[in-house]
Order: sequence, then C-alpha cells, then structure tokens
Amino acid sequence: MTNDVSDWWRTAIIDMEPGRIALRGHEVQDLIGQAGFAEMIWLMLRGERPDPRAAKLLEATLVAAVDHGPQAPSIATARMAVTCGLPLNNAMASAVNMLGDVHGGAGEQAVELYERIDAAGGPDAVSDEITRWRTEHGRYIPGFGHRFHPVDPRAPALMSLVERAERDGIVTGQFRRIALTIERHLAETASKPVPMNIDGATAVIHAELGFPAPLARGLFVLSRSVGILAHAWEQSQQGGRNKGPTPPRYRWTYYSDG
Ligand SMILES: CC(C)(COP(=O)(O)OP(=O)(O)OC[C@H]1O[C@@H](n2cnc3c(N)ncnc32)[C@H](O)[C@@H]1OP(=O)(O)O)[C@@H](O)C(=O)NCCC(=O)NCCSC(=O)C[C@@](O)(CC(=O)O)C(=O)O
Repeated sequence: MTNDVSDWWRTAIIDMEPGRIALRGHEVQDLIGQAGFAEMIWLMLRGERPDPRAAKLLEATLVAAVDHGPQAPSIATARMAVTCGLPLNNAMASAVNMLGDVHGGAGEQAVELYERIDAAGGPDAVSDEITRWRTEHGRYIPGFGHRFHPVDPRAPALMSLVERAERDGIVTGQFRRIALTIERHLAETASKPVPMNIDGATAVIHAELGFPAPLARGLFVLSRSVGILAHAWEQSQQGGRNKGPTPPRYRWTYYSDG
C-alpha cells in the first residue's frame, strides 16, 4: 500500500491555490465579466475558448430547450415536488431525473445515430441505417416525433441557424442534411407526422459543433434546469400542498384484474 496521495484526484479543469483560481488555464478574474455562459460551458467541457459564433450557436440550443410547460414531465415533476414541501434543490434534482431516452434526453441517441449515418456515407445511408437502428433499438427514431406539436417550432428555428452557420463556414452542415433526410424518410414511411423535435434539432447542432453524444444529454439538462428552477420557484410562491399530476376530480381508470 502506498502513502502517496498526490494523484488522488486528477483534473485538467481547475487549478487552485490560496488566492488563485484558474479554469482551464484562464485566471477566473479574466473570465468574470468577459466570458458568456455558453462560452464558459464550452471552455469547461472542451478545454478551449470557442469561436464566439460557435458559442452563439451552442447558446441557441440552451435557449430553445429551457421550458415546455407543466405538460412536460420534467416541469410537472418540479412543480409537484415543491407542493410536497421539497426545497428548490430537491425539486430540481427530481425534475432532472425525468430527462431520459424518451423525454428530453434523446439528443444523446440522436447524435449517435447521425454519426453512424455519417460514417456509413451520409444522407444516402439513411434508409439502411434506420433499418439497422430499429433492429437494435426498436421502431422509435430518437429526435423525431412529438405528442403535442405537429411541427415543433423550436426545430426549424434551430435548423435555420445551422444553415446560416454553414454559410458562414462555422459548421459543415453534414449533420443538418442527415437529420433532414431522416425527417423526409419518416414522413414517407410513418402512419402519422413524425417531425424533428427539440432533441433532434439540438443534436444536429451538438454534432455539428463536435460535442460527443453523451454531452448532448448533459447540455439539455443544463438548459432545462433554468425552466425547472423558474417553475419550482413560481410554484413555491403560489403555495399549494401535495398536488398530484391531475386534479382530484379526475380519476385514473380502475379495472379489476381479478
Ligand atoms: C416523443 C414521442 C414519445 C411522441 O410520441 P407520440 O405520442 O406522438 O406517438 P406514439 O403514439 O408513440 O406513436 C404514434 C405513431 O407514430 C410513430 N412514431 C412516433 N414517434 C416516432 C419516431 N420517433 N420514430 C418513428 N416512428 C415514430 C409510432 O411508431 C406510431 O406509429 P404507428 O404504430 O404506425 O401508429 C415519440 O415520438 C418518441 O418516442 N420519439 C423518440 C424519442 C424522442 O425523440 N424523444 C424526445 C421528444 S421531445 C421531448 O421530450 C422534449 C419536450 O418537447 C417534451 C414534451 O413536452 O412533451 C419538452 O420540451 O419537454
């Protein structure tokens, strides 16, 4: 057994000594008042300061995913948690835990799928790769479909920013073309419209900017945390105790299985 504990935690993220804090090699006092929050997220995750136009594109994804109202499971959970007497941090943690493969976290799989299609040759490979994806994961394609919106207004807004960034030479647009081809493929083959959703569109930007797939989910969590906090705070100001997902006058459907 060694007594050497000098290597217990290793990190390239932060260096500190009494009176000094340096983040990714930048003195914190040089960042404060100078770096925007999206730029800071980029610096922390990737160790370099981004082109401001790339940071702006990342910021657009953070703005877009902020909130989707109390019908979204994450937001409803935050509000319910507060009525059960939980403080803001517990309400936020409960709500963030609702974000997964089906709600708000599908960006991770969407980036994976886009990258797979890209590696297989780009838009021409969409049909074959979707078949392969379905064999492995089932019929739902991540980043597409919405139970509320026939067209998720966040997706075309984000996609037009990618188009502009492509014209400005900030991204290649290769993942935008792949996602649009998937959307067309689903429109031709599904029984109902399966539009690109917020997860699919933010995944395009994350892939275009070179973020690894798991970070797409982490970035959605960062964004949605803002809406979660706002709703938890608002609910705490309104009061309300022990509210469930529906008003008491609504009943679930009971059936006898005996
Ligand atoms: C999102 C939803 C469950 C919706 O389902 P729906 O209820 O509309 O459709 P279902 O009744 O399940 O299916 C009806 C017919 O469409 C076919 N169909 C549907 N989706 C299809 C698809 N992706 N690929 C192929 N086919 C599809 C299906 O195969 C069936 O075909 P058929 O059997 O022939 O009748 C579904 O799309 C889905 O799992 N997507 C993949 C996961 C995903 O991307 N998650 C992120 C969603 S964004 C989000 O979470 C953030 C949010 O926006 C949330 C909010 O607020 O809600 C916010 O900001 O908080």
